[in-house]
Amino acid sequence: MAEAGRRFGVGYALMPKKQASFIQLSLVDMLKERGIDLVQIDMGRPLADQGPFDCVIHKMYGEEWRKQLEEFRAGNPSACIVDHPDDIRRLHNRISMLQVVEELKVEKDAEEEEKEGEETFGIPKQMVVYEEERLVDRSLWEERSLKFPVIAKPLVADGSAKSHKMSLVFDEVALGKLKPPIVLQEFVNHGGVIFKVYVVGKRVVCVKRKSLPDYSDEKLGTLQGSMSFSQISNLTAHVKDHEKYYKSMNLEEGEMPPQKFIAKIARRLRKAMNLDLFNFDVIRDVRVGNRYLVIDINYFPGYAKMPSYESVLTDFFCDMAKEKEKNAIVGPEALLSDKKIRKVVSNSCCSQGDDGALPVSPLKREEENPVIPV
Ligand SMILES: O=P(O)(O)O[C@@H]1[C@@H](OP(=O)(O)O)[C@H](OP(=O)(O)O)[C@H](O)[C@H](OP(=O)(O)O)[C@H]1OP(=O)(O)O
Ligand SMILES: Nc1ncnc2c1ncn2[C@@H]1O[C@H](COP(=O)(O)OP(=O)(O)O)[C@@H](O)[C@H]1O
Ligand SMILES: [Mg+2]
Ligand SMILES: [Mg+2]
Repeated sequence: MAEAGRRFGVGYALMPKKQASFIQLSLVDMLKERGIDLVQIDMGRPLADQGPFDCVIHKMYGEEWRKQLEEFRAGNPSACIVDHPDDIRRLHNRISMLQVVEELKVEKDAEEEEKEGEETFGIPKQMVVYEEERLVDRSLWEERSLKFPVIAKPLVADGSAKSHKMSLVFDEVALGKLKPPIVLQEFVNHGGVIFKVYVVGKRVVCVKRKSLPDYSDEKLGTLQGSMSFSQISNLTAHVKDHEKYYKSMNLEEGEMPPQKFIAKIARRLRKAMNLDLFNFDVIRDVRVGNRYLVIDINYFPGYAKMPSYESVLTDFFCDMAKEKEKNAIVGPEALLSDKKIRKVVSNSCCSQGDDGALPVSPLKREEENPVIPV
C-alpha cells in the first residue's frame, strides 16, 4: 500500500534480453503496492530529458551512456544512480575483478587471526597473457606455479557471447591455439557445483548451480587438447520453475557453504567495490574442503533466477526510498562520511513499513537459500 505522498520512480536502462528477464509483472506489481514505479528509460532520447526519476538502475556499456548518466546527475543531484559506471568498470576485466578479492584477504589478515579449521577464501592461481608467444613460456608458468589443466578465459568480460567462451586446456598444443589477451586460471576440482552469491544492497542470497565435473589424476592422464564451453551454470536456466530447476540439476545433496562466512565476503566485496547489484561465483576446493575460491563477479546478474527475487528487490528499492526520506530530514551533510553519498536521494515519497526484516520467501527452498542481510 502506497503512502499519500509522491511515488518513488525508478528508471531502468537494460538491454532487451535483460529487460525481458528482469522486468516481470510479479516484480512490477509488488513494487507498485509499495509505492514504487518501474519506468523504462527511452534509449533514443537524452536521459536528462526524461523522468523525473528518484533512482536509475542500468546495465549499459560505453562512453555515450556514461556521459548521459553524468548529465542526468548534474541536473538531478538528489537522484541515486545504482551503480556508478566507474565502479562497474572493474568487473569488465577478469583480472581487476578478482584483484579486489585479493585486497580483501590482506584487509582480513590484518584485522583478524585465521583460526584453525575455519573457512578461508581466495582466488585460483592465474595469470594474464597478452602475446601469443608468451602462452607457452615455461618460465612464466613456473613463476606462477601454474600447471595443466587450466581454464582459459577471455580477459574482457563485457557481456558479449565471446567474453563467456571458455576452454579447459589440457596441454601445450591446445594452449598455443588460444587467442590472447587471455587469462589462464588453474582448474580446481570442486565437486561439480558452484555457489552463486547474489547481492542486492545489504541482502545476500546464495544458490547452488551445476558446474564442470572433477577430473581425477588418472583421467587427466588420458586427456588431450582442450574442451570449449560457455555459461555452463546457465545451461538449464530456461526452466522457469525454481523447484524443477534445482531438481533437474540434481543439486539437492551438496553442502552449502556457511551463511555467515558467505555473508561476510559479500559485505566486504560490496563495500570495497562500492556496488549494490552484483553476484559472485564461488567454488569449494576439494583438496582443502573448507577453502573457497571466488572465480567470477558479475554486474547486475540474472536476478530473476534468484529465489524470492521479487521481495528481495522490492525491499532493496524500499531501502533506497527510506534512505532518501531520512536524508531529506537530516540533510545530506550529515551523511557526508558515507562513501555511498552519491547514491543518497532526497525529497522522498512512499514505502510501507519496511523494518529491514527478512523478506518471506514464497519458495520451498527458502530454508536453504535464506536472505541474509549484510
Ligand atoms: O541473462 P542471465 O539471467 O543468464 O544473467 C547472466 C548471468 O547469469 P547468472 O545470473 O550469474 O546466472 C551471468 O553470470 P555468469 O557470467 O554466467 O556467471 C552474467 O552476469 C551475464 O551478464 P554478462 O553477459 O556477463 O554481462 C548475465 O546476462 P545478462 O542477462 O546480463 O545479459
Ligand atoms: N578456476 C576454475 N576451476 C574450476 N572451474 C572453473 C574455474 N573457473 C571457472 N570454472 C567453471 O567455468 C564456469 C565459467 O567461468 P566464469 O569465470 O564463471 O565465467 P563466466 O563469466 O562466463 O560465467 C564457472 O561457472 C565454473 O563452472
Ligand atoms: Mg560465472
Ligand atoms: Mg561472469
